[in-house]
Amino acid sequence: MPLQQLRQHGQFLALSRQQPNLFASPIEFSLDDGTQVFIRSPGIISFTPSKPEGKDIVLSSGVHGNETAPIEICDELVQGLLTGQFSARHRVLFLFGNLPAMEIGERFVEENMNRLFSGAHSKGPGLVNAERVRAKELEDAVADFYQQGEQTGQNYRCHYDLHTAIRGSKNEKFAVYPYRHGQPWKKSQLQFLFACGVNTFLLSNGPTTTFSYYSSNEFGADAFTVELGKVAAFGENDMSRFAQVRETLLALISQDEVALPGYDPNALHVFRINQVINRTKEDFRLNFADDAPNFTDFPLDYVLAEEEGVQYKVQEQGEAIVFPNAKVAIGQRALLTVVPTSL
Ligand SMILES: O=C(O)CCC(=O)N[C@@H](CCC(=O)O)C(=O)O
Ligand SMILES: [Zn+2]
Repeated sequence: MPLQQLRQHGQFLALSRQQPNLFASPIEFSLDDGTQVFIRSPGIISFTPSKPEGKDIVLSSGVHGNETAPIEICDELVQGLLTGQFSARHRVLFLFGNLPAMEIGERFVEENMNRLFSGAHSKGPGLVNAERVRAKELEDAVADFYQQGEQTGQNYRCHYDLHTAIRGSKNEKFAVYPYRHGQPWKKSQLQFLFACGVNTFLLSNGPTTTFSYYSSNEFGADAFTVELGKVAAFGENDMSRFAQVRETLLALISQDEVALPGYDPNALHVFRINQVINRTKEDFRLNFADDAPNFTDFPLDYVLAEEEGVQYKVQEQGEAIVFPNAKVAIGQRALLTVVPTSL
């Protein structure tokens, strides 16, 4: 393995995509500043500073292969760390989720990976495809990373699972706050994400099989699915739109503490998830335009979607649509509805 080359150019993601066999066995080495680098497998790399401060940070991207802006942001951070452009002050784990889906520029190859966490990968037919195997591998990587942090007495944990939305959004950058089983929603986390340029938050109303819920529920991490804009091909993102998130993530990794803006409820849009509408029949259809942006609201009783024998209607004033997708596999979430709320 040309380690020297990896340290010189930092092209971990490119090598993971083009020559995954290079990382078929785990590799460990140290950087000039004493940081230990551990490459667990293609697309999975962690950095442990010689004297780590108190955060164990997980940044994942590419759980959906065509959501490229977050992949490019994380690729750049990994490059900067490997080449010594900047140093990590905290332990940080980067996960580039679905490498084969990146190659074909698709959300997934066989199955939506972000429905396979918290053990869902091994239920039903079991580990029968690459996405199921990878979801388990990502889970194991997170579990080991957090457990190793515990051994060194560190236990503040966060996980930002970075995505982009399929369609445009009235509020371009938003985050899904996984269900917290009655624990309070943390304003400090909204402040951190606001510093990243995210001003809209969806409070979940139940457990899910997403990656962020896994880290939140099983490891007590401050975890979010973060939507940073709209899907675009590699190289076609306007990276100026991501300056705030790049800077803030860099600060999270490389500074003891991130200077946060004050909590200003007037600057934030907080919604609670009201309905999770699954496609259960072949004829499931949505009753609004294909290009209706996320957060479009509809009048009371408006029929948002229907399928044989059932209509899904607006139940509350101001109820709006998020993540509509009539083409999901049967049994999967085809639409969320959200209602404005406050913390
Ligand atoms: O735009 C869309 O329809 C989907 C974008 C996306 O991948 N969103 C995540 C959200 C996960 C969550 O609810 O925490 C997903 O659908 O997996
Ligand atoms: Zn996604």
